[in-house]
Amino acid sequence: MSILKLSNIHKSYADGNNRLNAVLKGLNLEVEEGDFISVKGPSGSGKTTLLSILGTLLPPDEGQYLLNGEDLTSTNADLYKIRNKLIGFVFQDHRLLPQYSALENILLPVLAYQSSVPQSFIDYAHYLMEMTQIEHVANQLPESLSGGESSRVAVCRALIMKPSVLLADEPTGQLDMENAQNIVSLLSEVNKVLNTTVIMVTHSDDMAKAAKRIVTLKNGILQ
Ligand SMILES: Nc1ncnc2c1ncn2[C@@H]1O[C@H](COP(=O)(O)OP(=O)(O)OP(=O)(O)O)[C@@H](O)[C@H]1O
Repeated sequence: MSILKLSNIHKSYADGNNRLNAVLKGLNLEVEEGDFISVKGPSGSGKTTLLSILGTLLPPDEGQYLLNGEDLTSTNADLYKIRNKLIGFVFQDHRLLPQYSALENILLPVLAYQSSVPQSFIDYAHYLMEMTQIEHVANQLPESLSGGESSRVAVCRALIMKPSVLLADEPTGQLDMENAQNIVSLLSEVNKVLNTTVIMVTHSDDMAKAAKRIVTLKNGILQ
């Protein structure tokens, strides 16, 4: 079953002289539930733009985006709610909040809707920390975590709401080879064990190979 479908997506940005620079030019993408896709492409080809549209952080100028059968390009879509419930994000720079422990960072998305965290989410956070082997740093602040541990906290935080789709923008970009491979293996495991659909942008051919399918963004479309 297809979990998301982009049809004829166009996106342009205005440059400094108010001329439009077309980045996505009629892009199509259909992703099956439980798939793991790597998106490659030259620098500036629009990979982050594509991920931002998939994450509903950026509206396309033209085209249709269906997620779980819902048309997110319709004006009625409640994008904030959809983003929080259906989409998990992992960024290259982790974006952990420095004043909160690893466990509290993981639980932050839960607090978008309620003032306290139900026990079921705390239990699930511990399950995710065990799965990602960071249980021992649960009460530590981000400043005391290694790069690999911070990445794993970021993956747990992206998974806490049990999203249908996990979007990862260069998740291994700041890591050494060994930690980078660990994170990609972890994304594979998440994909297999939790059946979360994963879409990962990467520059690395080695990392891209972990995915079930590799697509390349070039000249504004996927090839
Ligand atoms: N907010 C913006 N305003 C104007 N131009 C932008 C904006 N965001 C991106 N661009 C331009 O759009 C093009 C695509 O950018 P994008 O970041 O999506 O590419 P990318 O493939 O992710 O690049 P990289 O691999 O270098 O991170 C680039 O030419 C970039 O300069």
